[in-house]
Amino acid sequence: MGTSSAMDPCAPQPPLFTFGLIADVQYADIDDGFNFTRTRRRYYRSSLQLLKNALRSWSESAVKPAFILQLGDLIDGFNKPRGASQRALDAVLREFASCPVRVHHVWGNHEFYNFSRSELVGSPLDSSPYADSRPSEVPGQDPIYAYQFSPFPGFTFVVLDGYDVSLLGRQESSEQYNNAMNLIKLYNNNEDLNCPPELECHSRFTMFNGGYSREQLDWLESVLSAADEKQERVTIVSHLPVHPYSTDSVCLAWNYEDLLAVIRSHSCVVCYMAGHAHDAGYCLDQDTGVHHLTVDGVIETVPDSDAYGTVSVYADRMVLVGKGRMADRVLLFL
Ligand SMILES: Nc1ncnc2c1ncn2[C@@H]1O[C@H](COP(=O)(O)OP(=O)(O)O)[C@@H](O)[C@H]1O
Repeated sequence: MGTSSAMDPCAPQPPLFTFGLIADVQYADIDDGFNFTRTRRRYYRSSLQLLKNALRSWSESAVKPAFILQLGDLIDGFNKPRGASQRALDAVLREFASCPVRVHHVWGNHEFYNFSRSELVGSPLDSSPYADSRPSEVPGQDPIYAYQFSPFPGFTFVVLDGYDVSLLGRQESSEQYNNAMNLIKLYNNNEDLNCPPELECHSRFTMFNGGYSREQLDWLESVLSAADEKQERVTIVSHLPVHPYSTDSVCLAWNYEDLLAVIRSHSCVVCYMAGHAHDAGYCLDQDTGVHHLTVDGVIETVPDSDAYGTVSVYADRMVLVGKGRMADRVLLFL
């Protein structure tokens, strides 16, 4: 009598669920260019094709991903002065619409170069209607774009707003803008606030970064406390990296230490994922066993390659299978 694979304890187990991962598409219908220091090429037009490659692969996969995480900077700031923001957004959203998988959009600096925070709220880039819970709104203030969702029993994902404290997206007349300006000016004396301070330990205080308000951190505390109690596995995603060993110091969130302190005080967190840097980064936080992953950006990926990944989630690990320049990784729950 043969042994069916369902009864073979050594047969590979199917994942509990899978999800797609993509970052920094930064699409614009313009010729290739460079980053600010002209060290890296940016393929603005080709990025749409690389997005299509990712979406086609997820559409065609035998087991559809439960969702896609889009880690921010979906269209480039260069669209704005050309009056092309809506056209570029429509082009990328048409591609997402062709894929029958729910997308969770993170907001990055380029979202705010193209749209105000109030324009983003309720737009197709606002995926908070898929939230199980989110921070309570303060009347008269634009909301914090943060929420949690639970795609599978025992697993929670938290989308965080890295530009909650920022000069981007907030109205110049607002108290929040004023507070962000006071904070950045403590560290950045440059006339152009996009120019990083020379001191490496302050280099993140630029206008293209931002931070997390006390309200957002308190809400995260409450989400993580509940998850600790239920012994859930929590993955946090944001545009901005928060672990200094996972990225270049110029890409970190302004108050990354505050967020790291919250993460470190809860055993439920297994992974933190971000984009923004365009170069991949990874470190295992030694104190907590939390994996900090910074995801390669599509915009700086050569047109004949790819930059997306599919993560398979098991009871004891997540396995990232990368396409093109995105590396494979096994993220054990420690
Ligand atoms: N070293 C710098 N000095 C001055 N401005 C800068 C510097 N680096 C970036 N910028 C400006 O900051 C903005 C965001 O930079 P960009 O490289 O487009 O961000 P991202 O990495 O998110 O794509 C752009 O307007 C860019 O010109």
